[in-house]
Amino acid sequence: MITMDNIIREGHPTLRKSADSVAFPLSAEDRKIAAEMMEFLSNSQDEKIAEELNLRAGVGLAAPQIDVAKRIIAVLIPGEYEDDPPELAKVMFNPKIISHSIESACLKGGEGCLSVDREVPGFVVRHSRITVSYQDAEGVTHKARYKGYTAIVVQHEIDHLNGVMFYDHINEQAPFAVADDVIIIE
Ligand SMILES: O=CN(O)C[C@@H](CC1CCCC1)C(=O)N1NCCC[C@H]1C(=O)Nc1ccccn1
Ligand code: NI
Repeated sequence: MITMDNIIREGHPTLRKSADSVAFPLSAEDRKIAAEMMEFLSNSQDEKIAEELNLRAGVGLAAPQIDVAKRIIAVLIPGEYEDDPPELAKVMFNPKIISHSIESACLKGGEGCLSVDREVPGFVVRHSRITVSYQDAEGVTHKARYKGYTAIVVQHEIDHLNGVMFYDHINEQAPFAVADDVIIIE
């Protein structure tokens, strides 16, 4: 099972590597890694388990964050209300942004990262809508479109596969300066 001890922190070289594509059919190990990544997100969002295991709640995780330089991401975005089904619960292998909006967006509160043990204030400007191609655990290729908060999360995770950290996108001179056409997501 993945706990915070398995999550590497900034300064660890794997966070700056470009991760390798995953081969299909999946090895038993890669299948296990994917399942454990999703289990971590689910545990981290369960108050009792998170408290028990001292987990920081997360909505996404990329394999490089557990020192596995492979192109695997897990996303678990809760629904709007407590008992709603998740907005998105998915493991993507070899995800790739194949098209995106011209329009940009950022989270009003900026971003954080489970691999970054500090606050880094500033707007992280990303595409407001993306089309992602990815393979599922059976190797079947899918295309999916995301917008809003979900699009931001998926972009944050795919960045990790390319060795990019959220603060690489922050304008150091003016962290909260954004063009007037950038959508600010509450
Ligand atoms: O690469 C992946 N990561 O680094 C985990 C990150 C991913 C998100 C950060 C911004 C977009 C994607 C993550 O989830 N967080 N960042 C640090 C602490 C907070 C936590 C978070 O936003 N938690 C959360 C939010 C809503 C509901 C439940 N939990
Ligand atoms: Ni992160």
